[in-house]
Amino acid sequence: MGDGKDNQAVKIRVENVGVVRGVPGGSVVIVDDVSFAAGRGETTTIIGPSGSGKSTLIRLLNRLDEPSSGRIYLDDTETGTLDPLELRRRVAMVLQKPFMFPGSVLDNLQLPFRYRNAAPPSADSDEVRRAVALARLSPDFLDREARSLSGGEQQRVNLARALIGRPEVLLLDEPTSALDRPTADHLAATLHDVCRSEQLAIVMVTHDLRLAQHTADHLIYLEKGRVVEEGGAAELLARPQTEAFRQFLAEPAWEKESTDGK
Ligand SMILES: Nc1ncnc2c1ncn2[C@@H]1O[C@H](COP(=O)(O)OP(=O)(O)OP(=O)(O)O)[C@@H](O)[C@H]1O
Repeated sequence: MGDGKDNQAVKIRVENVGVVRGVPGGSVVIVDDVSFAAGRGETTTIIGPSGSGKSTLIRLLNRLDEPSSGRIYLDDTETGTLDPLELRRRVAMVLQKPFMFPGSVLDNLQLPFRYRNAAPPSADSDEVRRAVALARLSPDFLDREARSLSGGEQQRVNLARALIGRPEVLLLDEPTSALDRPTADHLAATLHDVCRSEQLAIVMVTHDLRLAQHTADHLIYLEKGRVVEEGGAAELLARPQTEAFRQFLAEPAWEKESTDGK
């Protein structure tokens, strides 16, 4: 497959995926023949200009959107053949803005179990302790009203809620965009550790250069729905191969977002 990953290491494989959507007077290509593989224990980071199809692409991975063409495999199973709820347990997602349901942090962590009609774990269960520890959230938070927490704390509850079902893949769409710089850096360190310790395949969309620098193993640069550059993050960030990517990295907007909140 040309990306140097053996089959054992690959968790998600995207093959020649396209997304075409109808618009008044015709159709628009949003994702154009994209292929990549995301490995266990590594972070695949998707970057690119606004409107390049990043969110659409990541949403295909747990079927929040459906591709118009191509195939996506989780291990060797085509995701289209899996029950969407089961797929979303295995491929969990953390959104840009933390969404807290009314109630305590513990209530929020129990929700995924209630959705599946499974017995919710108690505050002192191994599941809750593990998820809270992985998200670096103090157990003292479990009784707190979730909506009263700060943005950074809520994002950690979001992460714990995604991790409590022991997903194999974690999708993150702009996870730091609502956070200040120190909080974003702290989350980046947490994600880096969780990815390694749990051998999770992380796929992330971000505008945050520092987050990409600190967490990305594998980088995909997208423009107009197409992969323009792909490879090891450190190498690509140090030595962009195309003028398009060089210019993107030099853009003031990218620089600005990477230093906001300092
Ligand atoms: N269902 C749809 N119908 C028509 N156009 C769509 C649809 N969904 C997305 N688009 C368009 O496709 C393009 C890509 O959208 P997408 O949100 O995936 O981009 P993005 O790279 O994540 O952008 P941003 O960085 O601004 O969040 C945009 O121009 C968007 O308006």
